[in-house]
Amino acid sequence: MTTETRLRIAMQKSGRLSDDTQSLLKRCGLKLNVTDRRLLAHVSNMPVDIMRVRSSDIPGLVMDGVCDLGIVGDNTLEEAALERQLMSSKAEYIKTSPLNFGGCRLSIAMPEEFDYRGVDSLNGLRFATTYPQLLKRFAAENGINVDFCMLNGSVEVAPRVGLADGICDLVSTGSTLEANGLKEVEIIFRSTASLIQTVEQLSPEKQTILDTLLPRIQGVMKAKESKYIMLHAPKNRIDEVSALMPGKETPTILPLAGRDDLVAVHVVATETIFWETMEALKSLGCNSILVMPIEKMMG
Ligand SMILES: Nc1ncnc2c1ncn2[C@@H]1O[C@H](COP(=O)(O)OP(=O)(O)OP(=O)(O)O)[C@@H](O)[C@H]1O
Ligand SMILES: O=P(O)(O)OC[C@H]1O[C@H](OP(=O)(O)OP(=O)(O)O)[C@H](O)[C@@H]1O
Ligand SMILES: [Mg+2]
Repeated sequence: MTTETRLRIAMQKSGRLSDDTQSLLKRCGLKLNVTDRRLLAHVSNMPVDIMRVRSSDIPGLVMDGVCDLGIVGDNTLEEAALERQLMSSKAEYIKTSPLNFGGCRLSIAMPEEFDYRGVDSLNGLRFATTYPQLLKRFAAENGINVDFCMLNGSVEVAPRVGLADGICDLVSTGSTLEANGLKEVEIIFRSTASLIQTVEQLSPEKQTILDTLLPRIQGVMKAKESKYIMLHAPKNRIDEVSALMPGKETPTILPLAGRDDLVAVHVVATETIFWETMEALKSLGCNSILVMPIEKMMG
């Protein structure tokens, strides 16, 4: 088979998205042999090649049609699109599917002692950032002027060493900000990872592979969010028990040998099950409550 018939997917080589991306592809049934040095990994059981690169290179590779698909953070994608538009380079892509990992936000953060009184108090200040285009767009939308200096990592250190007044960087738990004496003052962009696709027409062979892959990706994501719940419930409280299940599908109700008062209830819940739900079920008289992960889901 020639390389033109193999679907080429770009993913981050190492970093915040690489483990989740690799595990998504593996759970979709792709057998990949990823070793640190192999930058173009062959999938042995499907006509797919995985190109392992820096995440900041992924948007360009897909926009230029070098890779058919890419898995990248929306933040990196939007920044690259804005920068390419500025340079009149190809900046188009298809957002094929949002993915349920890599959740973070791009925020402006200032030293804790900074007297923040709304966006206007950022006017004329200088920010260290990896995302100058997103920062400039935010400034323009809010009618303020900002200056910036580029840093590709350890951005949080910039205010302390006098490089900038504040920062514009990614936040998830907020612990890096806290450890560096910074406070988040504005969220300017919310991001997750996404599967993106080139705007160039795929060959029929590649389209067929994508048509197989996409429902699998959806199935893996749905399974990750869903749980299979089994419990014993008092027969006369089934309606209340059913109402408690988050994002429930129709429950299966089964008789229990030798028990007229109890039934077994099996249900797939498509949202997070909190301890509070379990406690509420127990207070309705349910017992033997099991919440189990689901490996795959389809249909
Ligand atoms: N703290 C975080 N929590 C969750 N997701 C994050 C976090 N930091 C970054 N991300 C997401 O993961 C992506 C990759 O981040 P990472 O720090 O691994 O690479 P990078 O240094 O931005 O890029 P490169 O691969 O080009 O060196 C980010 O673009 C963002 O979408
Ligand atoms: O809110 P938190 O959970 O603390 O996460 C935020 C940090 O994570 C990212 O950096 P990363 O750890 O990926 O390091 P890097 O600078 O090498 O990219 C981001 O640039 C922040 O520094
Ligand atoms: Mg990083």
